[in-house]
Amino acid sequence: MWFQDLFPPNTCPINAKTNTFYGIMFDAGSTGTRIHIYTFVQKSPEILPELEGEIFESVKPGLSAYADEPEKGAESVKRLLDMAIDAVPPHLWKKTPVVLKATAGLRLLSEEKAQALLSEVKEVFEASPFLVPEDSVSIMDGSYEGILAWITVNFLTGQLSGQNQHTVGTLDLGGASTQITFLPRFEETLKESPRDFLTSFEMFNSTYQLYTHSYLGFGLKAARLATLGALNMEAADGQMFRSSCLPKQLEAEWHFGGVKYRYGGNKKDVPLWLIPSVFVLAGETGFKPCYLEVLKVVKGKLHQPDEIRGSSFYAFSYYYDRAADTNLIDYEQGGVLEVRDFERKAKEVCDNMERFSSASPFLCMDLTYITALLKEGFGFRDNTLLKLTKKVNNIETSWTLGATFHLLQSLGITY
Ligand SMILES: O=c1ccn([C@@H]2O[C@H](COP(=O)(O)OP(=O)(O)O)[C@@H](O)[C@H]2O)c(=O)[nH]1
Ligand SMILES: [Ca+2]
Repeated sequence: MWFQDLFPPNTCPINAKTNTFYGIMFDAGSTGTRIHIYTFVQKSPEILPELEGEIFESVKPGLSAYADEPEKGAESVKRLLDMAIDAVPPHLWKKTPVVLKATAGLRLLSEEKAQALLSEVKEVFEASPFLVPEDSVSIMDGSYEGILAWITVNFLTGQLSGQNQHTVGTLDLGGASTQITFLPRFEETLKESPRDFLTSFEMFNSTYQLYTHSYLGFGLKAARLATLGALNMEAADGQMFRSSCLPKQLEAEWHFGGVKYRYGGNKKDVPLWLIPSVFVLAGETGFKPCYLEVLKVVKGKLHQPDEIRGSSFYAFSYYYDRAADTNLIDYEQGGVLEVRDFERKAKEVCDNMERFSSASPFLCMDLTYITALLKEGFGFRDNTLLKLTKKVNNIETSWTLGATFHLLQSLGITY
């Protein structure tokens, strides 16, 4: 469906006898690097190519963890690219494009370190047998991240074909940034939103005027640092950051974006100035004080479009992971939740931290942050429905599929 009228048949760069072609898209996220190898099939000359399947693999940590050793970062990409050598038939290698787009992890690095990583990756691509388009390795603009994930979800759920399009909004919660995207239905939203939150995007012969924004520093892991008062503190080594969202006796270390942080629970005998919120007392832990700490991170920091209060959204990435970790949804099937379900679970975990001590020590903070982000950040209602989805028809709900469509469109690759 999706290639309709986009490409003249004579631009087809692949062997006319075969009816399969491929696209390779890397997602260089802040917490990991992933390869998506998409297979498309043209079943007959009259109908349009279909997405047939996806091969997916991931490695941790993300590229930004190799900020000081870019060759090693590129090696992690090469190991994933070797999978594509096996997956794509040799006679199609030269016609199969490979692209890497980095997100918030690299956006937060210095220009110099980010460029060093990108150029090492580019060398790996150049040395491969695949088609390396211009600008094949880059940091993606945050607004594209939201738009392309919206394209993926709405394509996979069949909303971008036919006349009756009932598109759904998308919420992505990464490690370092978070995105919200939807197609406004109300004139008010178009009038009242900041200019740079509205973007026109062309796909499959339609133009969509979308509301989208990427909030850098509001991903789940960045929010942990912000809650601890440690965000953007490159020289944080050695300092201890405490929070009422952590188990009281906990003292540990954490590496993120190439920086080491020491963090711990809110013990009774720590000086008050070590606790990030003035409303939280020494020794206090649990949902209430934790919510106050987390609130400082989100309150008043995000734009709240009125229109979203009554609608439902698709949510994935860390929304999905934390809901699955706490049995709010099934890990394989996903599920539908209300915003208040995250709050209920946050209370349960934060007020019984000993019971959940075998899970991540950040579980209480993460669930509380998700609750605050949804309610106080975006302004969702308690009963707003969230459809938690990892895959649709066995394809990952990731911006990478939308990015691959966009890539194939720009290269004119079709039959
Ligand atoms: O193909 C993917 C890519 C990411 N994620 C989830 O996205 C979150 C991490 O976000 P990421 O590393 O992409 O951070 P970003 O750069 O987007 O801030 C984790 O929950 C991952 O499980 C996922 O489930 N599938
Ligand atoms: Ca991501």
